Amino acid sequence: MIDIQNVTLAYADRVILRDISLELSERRIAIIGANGSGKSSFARLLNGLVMPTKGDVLVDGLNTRTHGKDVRQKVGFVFQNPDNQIVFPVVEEDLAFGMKNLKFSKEDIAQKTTDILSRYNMLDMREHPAHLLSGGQKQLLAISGVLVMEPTYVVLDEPTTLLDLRNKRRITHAINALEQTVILASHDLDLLTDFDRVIVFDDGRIAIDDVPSVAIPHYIKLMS
Ligand SMILES: Nc1ncnc2c1ncn2[C@@H]1O[C@H](COP(=O)(O)OP(=O)(O)OP(=O)(O)O)[C@@H](O)[C@H]1O
Repeated sequence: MIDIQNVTLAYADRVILRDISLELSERRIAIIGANGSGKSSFARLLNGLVMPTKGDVLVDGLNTRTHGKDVRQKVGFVFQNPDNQIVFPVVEEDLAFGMKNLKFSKEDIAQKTTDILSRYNMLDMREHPAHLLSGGQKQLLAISGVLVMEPTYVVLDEPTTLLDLRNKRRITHAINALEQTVILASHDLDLLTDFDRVIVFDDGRIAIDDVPSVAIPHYIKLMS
C-alpha cells in the first residue's frame, strides 16, 4: 500500500497540494484534474522523485525521505515523454541499464530482455537504435524498462498524451494487462473506465475520490 500522510507540496511559496491524506491500495487508481492541478507532482511524490514539503509518503511502510532507493525499486515510473526515459542508443542496452544497476546476472538480463520484447511484439527490434522507434514503440520500450526491474507498483504520468489513436490503444492495452498495481495520471478519460478508483485534484485538494462511474461525470461537470 502507498500511504500519503498529510502531504503538502509547495514550489517556493506556491502551494500545489494541500494537506493530502490517502491510502492507495486498489489495483487500478487514476489521478485526474485540470492542467496544472498537480497530477504530475503527485505522481512524482509516490516514488520519491519529489519530496513533500510537509508530511510523508510511505510505500509498503518505507518512507520516501529515508528509503529512496528501495522505494524507487518498488515504484516504477513511466514519464509522459519516453525520450526523457530512454537513455541508451540501442533498445537492448536501454533495457539492460536498470537491470545492471540492480546487479541482475547476464543470463537473467538476456532472458528478461527477450521476455519483455516478445510480450510487446518488439523482439526483432532488440538491436535497433531506440531513436528510430515509433512514438508508441518508444513508450512501450519505456514501460518495458520499468517492468524488467520488477516493481510492485507502476506509476504512469500521462503516458498516452503524445500518441496517435492506434498507439494510444496499444499502450492502453499494455496498461490494462499489467499485473502490477497501477497508478495513472491522465487527461484521457477513456483509459480509466475499468479502473477501481478515480481521484480528482482541484486547486491543490481532492475534489472527488470515487469509482469511475461516479467520479468521471463529477469531473466533467467540474470542468464545464
Ligand atoms: N519543479 C517545479 N518548480 C516550480 N513549479 C513547478 C515545478 N513542477 C511543477 N510546477 C508547477 O506546479 C503546478 C502543478 O504542476 P503539475 O505538472 O504537477 O500539474 P499537472 O496537473 O500534472 O499539469 P498538466 O495536466 O498540465 O500536466 C504547475 O503550475 C507547474 O507549473
